[in-house]
Amino acid sequence: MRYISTRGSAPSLSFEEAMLTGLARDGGLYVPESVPTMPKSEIAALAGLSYEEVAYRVMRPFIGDTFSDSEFGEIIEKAYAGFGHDARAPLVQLAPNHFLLELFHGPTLAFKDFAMQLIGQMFQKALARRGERITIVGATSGDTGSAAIEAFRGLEAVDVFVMFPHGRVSEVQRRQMTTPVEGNVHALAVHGDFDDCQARLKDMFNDFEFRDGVRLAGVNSINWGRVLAQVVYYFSSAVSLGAPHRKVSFTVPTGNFGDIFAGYIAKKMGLPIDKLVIATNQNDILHRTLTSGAYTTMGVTPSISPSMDIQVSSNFERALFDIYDCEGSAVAQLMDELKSGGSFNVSQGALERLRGLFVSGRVSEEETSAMIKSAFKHTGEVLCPHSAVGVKVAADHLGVTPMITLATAHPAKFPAAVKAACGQDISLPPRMADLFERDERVTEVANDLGALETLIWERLAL
Ligand SMILES: Cc1ncc(COP(=O)(O)O)c(C=O)c1O
Ligand SMILES: N[C@@H](CCOP(=O)(O)O)C(=O)O
Repeated sequence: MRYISTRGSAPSLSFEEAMLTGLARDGGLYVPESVPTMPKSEIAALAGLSYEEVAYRVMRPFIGDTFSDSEFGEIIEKAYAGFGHDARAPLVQLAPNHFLLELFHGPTLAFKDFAMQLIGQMFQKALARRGERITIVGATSGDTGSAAIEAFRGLEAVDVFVMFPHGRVSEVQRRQMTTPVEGNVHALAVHGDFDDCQARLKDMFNDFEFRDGVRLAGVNSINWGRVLAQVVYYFSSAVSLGAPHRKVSFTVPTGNFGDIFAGYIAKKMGLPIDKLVIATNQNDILHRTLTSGAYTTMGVTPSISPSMDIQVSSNFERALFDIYDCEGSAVAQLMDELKSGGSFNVSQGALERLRGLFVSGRVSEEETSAMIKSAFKHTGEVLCPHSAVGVKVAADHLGVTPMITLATAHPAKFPAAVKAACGQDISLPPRMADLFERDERVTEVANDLGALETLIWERLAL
């Protein structure tokens, strides 16, 4: 299995190299050269298996010889051992044909743990074998950062820097990033929005002197390993509702497009998915693109679902690559237009293909709050604002096919929005109960590449 860049002019890499490399050197994202398919009989055989066994069977073909069978099995066992639910990703029924996939039982209470715990184990194994140390820099709108810190804190071979938008994450999210005591963890509050943080991260990857000097690695969904790990719960949930003998649909609260792209990969692998529904908050660039064909950035507006406050949706590039028949030069041109002018238009043919693969909906702030209130009233389920965006959009797409909406974070991460919407006080799990008493350690930084790189160099020199 080789991995190629969406921009077509970086060398192809093995799984291990792609995982440790992060962004391709031509600025693109790595994708598998071809997606392995799972025959119907193999999908049917997943029924009744543990989450870990499903994970092994779904991901094994993508890993090549990076890990032996037994190493990979051990990595998966360790990755999910700390989850607070035996099923790892349990399904809860909301309505006769509508199910919620609870992805928030990991150590930091968001779906990011599914991938981050796994790549944490994979990085450790690969780095120990190579005798290398790396510097991870991540950009976060709230959840990736804490999940990355949790997966890598205290490791000898890794320093982890997390850039988050100053004042634009919830207090619980911020404290999850600023209170770990380990010296290899560095929380950076950037004066900008998430798009700025992600843009500076990509700038760092494109500054080869810095990249090679600090041995930069990425754990955002830039990293293919992140997307791959998220493919698994599409299989586990669909099979528990009768796939491959019956189709299912998914609605995914979407920002950086990594999670729904994982669903798209599951479908390419052979999982019978009917609809893949993109649910956006008021930062609705993906919904607008599907509606008009114009991908036009308009600046991020803060919302009560802050983790989805994103306008430059990194993994959309991976979808474009497929839609443009894997022509890296076409994708590179669109991305150049985006960088220079803040927008690009997809061709009519590409738009039709996109619309054949995804449908979309947008939810306002008021609708998000109303959804939290009504879900609590009618089902007793307390939704986080991101999950509420998903449930609201899903409601427009219910039919005979079972719909699974991804619940991407625990409501306790967003207590103010949840309390305001449905009056409920949701407490943090006991292991985090003292989060508000812990000391915070954070550095404010300008949205400036030079300032960020200098800070990272200085910290590494200590
Ligand atoms: C809670 C939550 N929901 C949804 C999303 C959107 O997921 P993605 O960026 O993969 O589209 C994020 C951020 O990634 C998130 O943290
Ligand atoms: N919502 C994310 C944004 C980063 O997404 P990623 O999947 O690329 O890591 C967050 O919570 O940080």
